[in-house]
Amino acid sequence: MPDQQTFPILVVDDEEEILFTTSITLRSAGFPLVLTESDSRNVMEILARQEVALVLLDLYMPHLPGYELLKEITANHPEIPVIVVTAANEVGMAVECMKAGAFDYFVKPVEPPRLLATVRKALEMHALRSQVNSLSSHILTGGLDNEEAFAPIITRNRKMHSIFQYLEAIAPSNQPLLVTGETGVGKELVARTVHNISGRKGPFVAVNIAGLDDMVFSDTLFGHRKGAFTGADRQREGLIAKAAGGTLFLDEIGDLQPSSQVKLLRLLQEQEYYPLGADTPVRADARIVVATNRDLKAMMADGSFRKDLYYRLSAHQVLIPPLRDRREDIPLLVEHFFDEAAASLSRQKPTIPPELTCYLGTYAFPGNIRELRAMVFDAMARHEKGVLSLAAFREVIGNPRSPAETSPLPFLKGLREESGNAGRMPTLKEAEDALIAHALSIANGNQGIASAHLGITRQALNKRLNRRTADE
Ligand SMILES: Nc1ncnc2c1ncn2[C@@H]1O[C@H](COP(=O)(O)OP(=O)(O)OP(=O)(O)O)[C@@H](O)[C@H]1O
Repeated sequence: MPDQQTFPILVVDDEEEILFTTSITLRSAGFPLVLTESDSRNVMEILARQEVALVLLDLYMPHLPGYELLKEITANHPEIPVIVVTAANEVGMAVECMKAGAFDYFVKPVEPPRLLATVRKALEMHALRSQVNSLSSHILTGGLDNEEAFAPIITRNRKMHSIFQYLEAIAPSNQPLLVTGETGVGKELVARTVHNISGRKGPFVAVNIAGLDDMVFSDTLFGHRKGAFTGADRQREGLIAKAAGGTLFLDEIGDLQPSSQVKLLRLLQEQEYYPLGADTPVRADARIVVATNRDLKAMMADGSFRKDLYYRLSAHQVLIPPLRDRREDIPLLVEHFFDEAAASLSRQKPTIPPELTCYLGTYAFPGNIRELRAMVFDAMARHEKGVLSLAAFREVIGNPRSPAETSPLPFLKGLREESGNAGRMPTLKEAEDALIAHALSIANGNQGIASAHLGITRQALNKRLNRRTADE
């Protein structure tokens, strides 16, 4: 949320009284980091020494006039927005300042709500510019600054590594993050990692909001005052307060009821909320990260998810690919989960048969990584000694075919068409050749996986391939 500042606002004015009142206005509106400077000649040195998110600049000052300083700041620090505040209501000067790169221009006395709205916008712009810079430098170097923070997310997939770079760039932002992806792909793990590298000192608080009615949702998030409803015999702190200075992770956001959607939207817009039974609002200071395996765009289209809430939540967003689209991760994950299971059961890790990863490579994993983890833990619990048996995996996977990929019907039809005689059925040999070619193609040429798709042993596939070569 924008009230969590990363860098200070610098207020420059030769009148001490204005410096004092402006910093009080900013601090009480939730911007605690404020620097003040009454001598304009010191400003460039301050900017060289430390990062500043925004400059509020008086125009008429002795020694170095604000207009000259504005030009120096925009030339040397184009990423810092400058809001000009002046006693003179001159249209010409306002135009000159905007031409010189000012973010906005105010005439004193400035109404605090207008000034604060512009300060918020300018800070958001500064945060976005920093993210773009960080993202570009990550893309150019191809590396990560927090390699070890991502270590719990086991992967060697290229798409996942690009996702890590994006997450590292947006982690310090206070704007919401939407994490989407099928069930069990690791959305919560990603949310925790983003929190760990965000620099936020408060805790990571997670809650699954599926099935919460509006009253329970409000009470869980916002808490209540004593006597707010029958049975509220004590004041209760909500999760937003518990996550102060940290991250509040709302899982299954697609299941949020319409009335709760309005409340969450208000929280994101105003950065404040009312505990049940309270008449004064409380400021919120938790970054909101949400996750869902539902298609929020389709839900917006059918009216079951508010558009305005979607756009607020998706300031940053990431889609985690399913395990079947990153099969190269299966061997790493299998090793990792066997280590984990052996440690948790205080048993020795079994010898893993080499055909296991081939076999798992044929399965579509509708439950993704959670499903793979459960299979490994189950196999480990049943294992007695020596080489691991595949029986525990066979029970779940059964016939290792994923219907969408391996249904023979489309190419049997194709074969009839290709043969130029739509009425003739393909021969057994034509069908076998086509099935083998198709299995090899979906297995990327891996004979172990192709044989599992075909329901035969690797040796049997090899024999057939050799026979075909001899026939040709
Ligand atoms: N890349 C990974 N490396 C290691 N463990 C992982 C990885 N991805 C997920 N896991 C583990 O898989 C399990 C499921 O992950 P997680 O709960 O983060 O998924 P999810 O997408 O949030 O699921 P859901 O949609 O059901 O809430 C957890 O035990 C998690 O630690």
